[in-house]
Amino acid sequence: MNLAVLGARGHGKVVADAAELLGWDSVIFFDDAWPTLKTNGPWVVDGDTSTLLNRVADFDGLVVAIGNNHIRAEKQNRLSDAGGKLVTIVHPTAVISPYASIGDGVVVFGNAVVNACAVIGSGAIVNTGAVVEHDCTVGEFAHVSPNAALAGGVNLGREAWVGACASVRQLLMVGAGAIVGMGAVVTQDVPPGLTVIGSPAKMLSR
Ligand SMILES: CC(=O)SCCNC(=O)CCNC(=O)[C@H](O)C(C)(C)COP(=O)(O)OP(=O)(O)OC[C@H]1O[C@@H](n2cnc3c(N)ncnc32)[C@H](O)[C@@H]1OP(=O)(O)O
Repeated sequence: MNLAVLGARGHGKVVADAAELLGWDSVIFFDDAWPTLKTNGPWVVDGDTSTLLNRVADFDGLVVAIGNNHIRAEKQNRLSDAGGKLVTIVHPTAVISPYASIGDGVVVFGNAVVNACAVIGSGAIVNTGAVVEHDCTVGEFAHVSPNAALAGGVNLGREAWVGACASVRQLLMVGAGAIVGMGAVVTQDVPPGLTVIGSPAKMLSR
């Protein structure tokens, strides 16, 4: 079983590490910095996005490991349109309720928890130690960073990003493309596209 990972940076290393623990025999990276970039830690970088688009049939699974939510969405959609088989990578120590739903291309890292009736949209990231409580919806290509917590029934919009160690009160909505800064405590809905920080979280004024 061979896996192609698009995006040869730190996030990709964690994806590759989890994939090997899950039993993938071979993990090959692709990155637009190739051919300058030839390795990613112990793994080989074997081409760029165009190379991979021409070779999707060579792989049993593909995953995009790019932290930027918008770029990840664009790359994943291109691979899918080219007929690539997107897979999910769920670290063996993650706890996923059998009543949760996990979309294509999702990665869930070590010690994360996804509880009953949560829905994780295609291409989303549930990072190390993050908690997605019961009945949450994590939008497509959203990112819940390390140790962040979404309380029950939170609705995280498409391409939204919840920073490390942030927490979101139950039943709130974080709009599409919104950013919750690391450590923030979100006590009200966050409108689409807005960045909030602090406790209680307020709009970041620049
Ligand atoms: C495995 C991984 O690494 S996954 C990735 C995990 N990474 C994260 O969670 C990071 C999330 N990102 C953040 O929290 C960022 O700081 C953001 C998005 C909130 C803001 O980033 P930028 O727009 O670049 O803002 P910038 O860094 O210029 O900061 C603007 C101001 O807000 C302050 N600020 C930035 N982030 C925060 C925060 N999380 N909490 C409180 N204050 C903050 C800064 O100190 C600065 O204050 P000043 O104007 O008084 O100097």
